[in-house]
Amino acid sequence: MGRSRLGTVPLLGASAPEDPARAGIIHLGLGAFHRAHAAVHTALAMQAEPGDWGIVGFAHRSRRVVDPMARQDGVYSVLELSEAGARADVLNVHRGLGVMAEEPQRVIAEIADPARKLLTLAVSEGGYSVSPRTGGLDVDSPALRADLDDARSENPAAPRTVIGLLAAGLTARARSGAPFAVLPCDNVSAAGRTTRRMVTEFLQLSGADEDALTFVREHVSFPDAMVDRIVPATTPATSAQVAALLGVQDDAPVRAEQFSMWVIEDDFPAGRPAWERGGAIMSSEVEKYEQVKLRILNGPHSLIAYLGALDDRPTIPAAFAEDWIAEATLALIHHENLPTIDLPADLDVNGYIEDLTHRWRNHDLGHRTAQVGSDGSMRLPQRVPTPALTHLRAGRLPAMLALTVAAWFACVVPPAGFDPGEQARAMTDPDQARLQEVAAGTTTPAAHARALLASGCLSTELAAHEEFTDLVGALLTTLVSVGPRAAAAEALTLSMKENR
Ligand SMILES: NC(=O)c1ccc[n+]([C@@H]2O[C@H](COP(=O)([O-])OP(=O)(O)OC[C@H]3O[C@@H](n4cnc5c(N)ncnc54)[C@H](O)[C@@H]3O)[C@@H](O)[C@H]2O)c1
Ligand SMILES: O=P(O)(O)OC[C@@H](O)[C@@H](O)[C@H](O)[C@H](O)CO
Repeated sequence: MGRSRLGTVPLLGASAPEDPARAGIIHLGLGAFHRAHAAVHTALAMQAEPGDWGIVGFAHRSRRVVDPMARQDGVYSVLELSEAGARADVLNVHRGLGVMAEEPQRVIAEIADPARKLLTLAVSEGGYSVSPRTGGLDVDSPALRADLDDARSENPAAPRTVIGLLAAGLTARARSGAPFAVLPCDNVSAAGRTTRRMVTEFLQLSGADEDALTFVREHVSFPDAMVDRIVPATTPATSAQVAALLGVQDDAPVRAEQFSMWVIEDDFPAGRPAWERGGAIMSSEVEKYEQVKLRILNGPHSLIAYLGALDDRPTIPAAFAEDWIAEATLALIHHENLPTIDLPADLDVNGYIEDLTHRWRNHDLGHRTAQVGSDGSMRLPQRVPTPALTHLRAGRLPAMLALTVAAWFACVVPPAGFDPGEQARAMTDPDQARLQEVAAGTTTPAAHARALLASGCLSTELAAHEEFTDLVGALLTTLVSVGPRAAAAEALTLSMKENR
């Protein structure tokens, strides 16, 4: 694969202008999701309306994606897997590649460059440095603290965190005063406003000068966005499928479902691609769409992954094919999450849920339960506490949300003596060792759950609700002593009673 093959393979949307100086977009977090989502909508937008919207993309630490992409001149294919079959198309929009950890000064220089008009982020929840304990900047994190110390020093060397890089880059850009937009594309609620808060807090704590703070306040926008496309990790089989369809060897393909949704708040002071002509929705109701996504898709997706893994199901479709898991998931959606959402006026929510049940049954995607269940300590704080607290404050017990938490604990921080099985053991979590330590020495699953919640891993306010903590403990007890199906039945009975 490479630019020389472009005439012989189907192109997705339009190519970006060749000249890297005309690349208006910087992207941080060059994972599979960005390459199958924002990059695709951008290519489609440029097909409808040409513009200087090439992308300079940076991976976080690894060269796993950057090296093969660079060998292919930034060109790669998107393998779309749907009920209609598989198709592959080629994308040619990346005009610069790098690794944040290797070249932080280059990231800062790119952000300072007035030719770049906006920056997109797909760095996972952990990339935002939000403290699960306080909701503010995560000053408990050693990497963040190191960045703050560095920024306060006489000769700052190089930030390591995304927030540190943004703060340094925007400080440098303040010198030209060229307006800019930072557009987060992660499953983080109110991601735009959250990013603004974290960057501003970082600047204040690091003693940044008033000019930088004023510039960020007045000339940098942080639009909110809701992003939705299931993009499982690329595997060697992805390259083989692309080779079979296109007759070309691609070492950096991505695979995705057909469905794709991007709802964006329209606030770009230096301009933007005509994304609304490339399949995106520009809306003033993004926050409501985010709630729909986080509570109808992501939260229930986590529940499918944890129950499925505990039942030894390797993939989401294999898990969702189990009636009892589908029933528990739909109960979480309809009884507990949907009633807490302020729905956007233009959304057909029943259609969205109906579509979703088909998307979760997409066997060709083979989204692994271990992938969806990983990093729960960063993901569940976005997915569980707000709806759970809404019910608890109204005197109702959210049993399916409690089940989600209990199943997460059983998979990732199981009580002593309980083996959650191969699929759950494959889940990874940056907070796993700390959580194991917190619960060490507890002698019952109920005490185990109580210790974990009391550590503030989800939200301190939620942990203070004893009726919730007790229910998580009871469900964890059933999970480890009888099994996930019995725990799901117990939660379902309670959820139906509470929501009658
Ligand atoms: N894959 C999906 O289906 C999907 C759908 C919607 C949203 N998303 C969002 O996109 C994110 C990335 O998903 P992906 O499929 O591309 O995963 P991926 O593993 O392919 O890529 C993750 C990217 O984030 C970077 N990253 C992770 N932690 C970071 C940190 N602390 N600081 C800086 N960079 C960090 C990684 O280096 C990598 O570039 C998800 O976490 C989610 O928020 C993914
Ligand atoms: O990627 P994560 O772990 O944040 O979430 C797992 C899935 O729920 C998520 O990737 C969805 O597939 C995606 O959010 C769909 O738009």
